[in-house]
Amino acid sequence: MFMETLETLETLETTATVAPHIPGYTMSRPLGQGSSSTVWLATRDMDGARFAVKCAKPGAAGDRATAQVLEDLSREMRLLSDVQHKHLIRVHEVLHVGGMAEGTQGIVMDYAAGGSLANLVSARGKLSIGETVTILTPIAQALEYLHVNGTEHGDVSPGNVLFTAVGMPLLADLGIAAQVGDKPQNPGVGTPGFMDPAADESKDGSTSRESLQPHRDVYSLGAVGWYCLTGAAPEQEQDRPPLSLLVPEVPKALAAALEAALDPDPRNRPTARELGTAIFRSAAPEALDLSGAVHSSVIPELLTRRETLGRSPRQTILWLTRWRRLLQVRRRPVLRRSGRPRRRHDSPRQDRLRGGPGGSLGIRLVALAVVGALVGAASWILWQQDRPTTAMAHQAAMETGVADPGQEAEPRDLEDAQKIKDLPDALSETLRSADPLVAVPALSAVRDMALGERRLDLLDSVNAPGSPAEATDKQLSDYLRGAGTAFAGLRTTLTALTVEGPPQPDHVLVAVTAATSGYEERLASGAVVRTEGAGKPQQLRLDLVRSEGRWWISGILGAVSAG
Ligand SMILES: Nc1ncnc2c1ncn2[C@@H]1O[C@H](COP(=O)(O)OP(=O)(O)OP(=O)(O)O)[C@@H](O)[C@H]1O
Repeated sequence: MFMETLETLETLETTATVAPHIPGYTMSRPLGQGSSSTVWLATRDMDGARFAVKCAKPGAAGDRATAQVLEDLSREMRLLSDVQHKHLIRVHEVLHVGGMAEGTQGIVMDYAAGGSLANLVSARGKLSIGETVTILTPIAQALEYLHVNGTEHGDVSPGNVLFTAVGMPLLADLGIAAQVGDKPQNPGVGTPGFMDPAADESKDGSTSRESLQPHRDVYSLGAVGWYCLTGAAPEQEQDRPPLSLLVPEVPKALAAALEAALDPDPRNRPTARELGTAIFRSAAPEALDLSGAVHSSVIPELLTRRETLGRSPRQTILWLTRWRRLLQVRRRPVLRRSGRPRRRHDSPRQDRLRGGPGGSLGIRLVALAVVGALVGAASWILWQQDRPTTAMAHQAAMETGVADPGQEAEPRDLEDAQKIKDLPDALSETLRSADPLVAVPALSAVRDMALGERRLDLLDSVNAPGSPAEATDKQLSDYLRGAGTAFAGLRTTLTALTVEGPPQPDHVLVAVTAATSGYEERLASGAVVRTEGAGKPQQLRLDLVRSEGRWWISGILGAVSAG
């Protein structure tokens, strides 16, 4: 359930109850409230790390007794401790909370700085098709994970879809989730507009495995998708116009997937996995623009924003300048759809993921001009990209079957294996290291080689396919191809490599200090067209995904202090 809107988000601070006291933490501001709890931003005194602390709202539980609210909280804690998925909010501890009702507990969990989907839509209205794909795909994956592990979420709704500062979606609030063998939880509790209308009919009170109804979550996710695209929850089937009437630009496959999820007959609905797959394949994911939808104090740490396509060059420059100032890192504009030649193994679906097989000539010229203008900057800075949020969707493509592994994995695998084999032995070995701190310098060295020797196809062995890093390097390689030049002598030195946050088996953030050497931009004849001095060291974070038995770069983010 969600109660706060963007307007109320900023005013929550003045209206929320007195901040709770938790030894070892300093409470900052309320982040949001549900029917039964208030969630506070808290800073851990020991190390300055920030968390969200969910505290029961005594006396404000409506028709649910406070005891029930507390039971839900401890239940949520137990459930969250049992599950681990990169798109599920992680819980750290449960603590006694003072300053409120006696005996109240607080769940200390990951802080989602990007706020909730409810806030986002309330601030911006309906979202784009690509943003919707970016949000729904990982949430479908989280649901699939829960369902496979015998858990039903029970309240998939806009208030429970949260975002990290880089716009990665996280599913929150397992307060009313049900597990195999549980008695049905809080019948009738959920978020109006997002609850499966068929649920009441199918409740039989049994406590067997059959009492789990994952199709209810599927309905809710379909409703959340509808909400993203239209700005409102779907009506009941008989009162609902087809999605394509409300959103004429919606791809047929996306409309069909969401409408199937909303089918009144649960037996006709896809599973969470099928729904995620269909959504992911329906359109290219796009970064979320969270900038207008978060508390003002959070804006400087956001790493998501709208793409530059569609803005005039002047608007783009002004806008980029503003963002550079905010982020205090040097960035380059991302111009999508820049006419990348097809890879041999590219499928039409990959074309769709990349936004189509080619952009207009105008866009390509602008892209080239911008790259040309920026090419004097150190290449690691050029590598920084602006759309980190799609990393998880690309990762989904490679890892979880949301993509079509049967169609893509094998040819890519073979081609990559061949390219790696052609590298010096030591390099190809370290490239395959399971340790991301070993693999990163190798990836960087291969990239230097690609740019320095104009072996541009090597970039395919560095960047995850379809990732923001690939899109950005593609502009650089297009420039080098067009100019017929290479960055001779380019060397990137990486120091202070550390893994940031808890590493996942298939996803990790590596913080590095990167400095580029001076280099000469040379034509194939050896003629030097430009000389570039050494770059200043830059603090970066590399977003890595693991696939095909090794690490790939999905995105380069500016350094942002975590926690
Ligand atoms: N980890 C978090 N980081 C940032 N904000 C959060 C976090 N968890 C919750 N919030 C904010 O607090 C709001 C309420 O949280 P939540 O839905 O978990 O409360 P609730 O009392 O369980 O709600 P209800 O019982 O009505 O479903 C969310 O919509 C969101 O805006």
